[in-house]
Amino acid sequence: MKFFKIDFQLIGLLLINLMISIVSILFPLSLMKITDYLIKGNLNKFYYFLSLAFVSIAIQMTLTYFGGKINNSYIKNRLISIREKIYNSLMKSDYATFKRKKKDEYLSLILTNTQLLENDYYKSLLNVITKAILLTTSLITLFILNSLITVSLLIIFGLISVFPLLFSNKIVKLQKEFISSTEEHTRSLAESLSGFEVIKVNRITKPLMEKYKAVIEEMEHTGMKLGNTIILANVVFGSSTMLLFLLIFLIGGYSVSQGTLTIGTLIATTQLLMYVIEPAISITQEINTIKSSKPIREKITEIVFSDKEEKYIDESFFPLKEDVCEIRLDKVCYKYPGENMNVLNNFSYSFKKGKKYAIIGGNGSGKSTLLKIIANLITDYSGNIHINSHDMKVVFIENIGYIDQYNFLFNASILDNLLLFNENKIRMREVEALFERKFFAPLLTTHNEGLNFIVGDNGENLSGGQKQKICIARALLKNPSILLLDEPNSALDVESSNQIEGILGELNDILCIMVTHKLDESLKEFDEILVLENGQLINHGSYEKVFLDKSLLVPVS
Ligand SMILES: Nc1ncnc2c1ncn2[C@@H]1O[C@H](COP(=O)(O)OP(=O)(O)OP(=O)(O)O)[C@@H](O)[C@H]1O
Repeated sequence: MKFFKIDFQLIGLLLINLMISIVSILFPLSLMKITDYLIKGNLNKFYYFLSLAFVSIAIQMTLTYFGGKINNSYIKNRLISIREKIYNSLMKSDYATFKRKKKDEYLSLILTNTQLLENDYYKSLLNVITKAILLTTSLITLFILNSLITVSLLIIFGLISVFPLLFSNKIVKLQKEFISSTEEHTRSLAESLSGFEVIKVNRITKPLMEKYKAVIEEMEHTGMKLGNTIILANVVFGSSTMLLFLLIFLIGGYSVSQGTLTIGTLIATTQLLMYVIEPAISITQEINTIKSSKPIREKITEIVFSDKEEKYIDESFFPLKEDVCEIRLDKVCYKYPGENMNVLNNFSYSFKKGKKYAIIGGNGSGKSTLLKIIANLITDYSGNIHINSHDMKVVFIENIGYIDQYNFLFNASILDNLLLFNENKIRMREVEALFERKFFAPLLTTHNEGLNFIVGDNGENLSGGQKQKICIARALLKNPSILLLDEPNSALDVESSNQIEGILGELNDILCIMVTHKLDESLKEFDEILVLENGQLINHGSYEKVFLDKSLLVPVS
């Protein structure tokens, strides 16, 4: 990941800073001439150099203004690019990679750490460049004016610049601690917001407030420790540089007393010394700050770079254009990263077009994992899966309908949630047709705005069943050739729940797989029932075959 990019803006910035430095140096040189001509009584030259001093101030101010604008624009562009890259790497990562990463890390990186990057890296780095140009041009001028002072300055300065190095390791270590405390802060805040209902109902506001206080205290305390160490490093270096200034001034004063230096030259030398010492202090301070941002840059590089080696579902797979006739799983095994136990164990089965399958089994038996594998969300399984004759490691099904257990909705209108922000006349007619059905119709009358009703953050303005119905409608509107449903009736009322099988029954010619806990006669609507236990297919067949033992069934209410 390139944080620093050499582009036209940066080159423009370098040129402007070079001009600012040259114009800045004109000022002490004018002072030198003003003083010397005033002492000599040459008023013509005195006024000439006085005007030059004024002009140099005016040009310097103008250039500084435009330089500042380019500076801000460069930082803005870099931050846009970095935030975009982090977001893209998050969005492009496949499901397994996404699950391995911590969401809080991403949130913290995009929200907090890029802000730190702006202040501690970009602003500091550009400041170093600006100051380095001023320092170099001033040193050259100083050398021309007085080589003895310049050489003494360089030697002593070289010696005292060792001080800041003593602090750099500690600063980097503290910055790492600070980053992890900001991540913990983001995590804690996000958890409190999503668990608000649980917190309220269980009356755990007080312990959570105490926990949150501890988290922010830790974060602020680490931040303060970091700030204090940077200040200490700066004070040690700053004070030693001021002593250096005093020493050089004494050498200059001695030279004036010996008649080897004019007062004007001493004034110009003093001013130029300020142009050398102030940037030198700034550069050292900024270098410490830049070093403190290293852990953030490493973290961003790790995320953005390491993801490049991961499979991106959009880029490594090609879309299957033909209809799905068969999905064949052969000895498929899967265990979640970091886990020892297989969640799926040698699962072999062939799902066929035009048939409806129900998957049943106890909690944790691997039903949802199986659907995620078929949906190509989980790709790091072992064994083989073929869609028609294609290996599923290289193709993905474009027109797939997948309803997971979480019924996620975007904070947008019902319509946008249904059509996934792709509204057009044909699709509108499909929506209208679908919403004439008894199952979906009540969704339109519940709120005055109908399809334009904004559902809120993850559909919080809707009931659980309404959210589930929108997710079912969204999947159906894709006209899928394969439909995967993970407990689509878990939030539905009895009447709606009993309508699901009817809706699926009308979907001819597609492959439909539904995970369900509804063990009643509605299962008769399915061609095949698969029974999972500890990730293994222990039974499959028609309703009559699987439920030979009728005691397994729950009576239809
Ligand atoms: N991201 C994950 N990391 C580690 N283990 C996981 C993960 N997701 C699920 N599991 C584990 O995998 C096993 C199977 O989970 P899965 O969700 O597939 O079961 P299920 O049959 O759908 O259960 P349920 O009927 O309760 O929804 C469980 O033991 C679960 O704890």
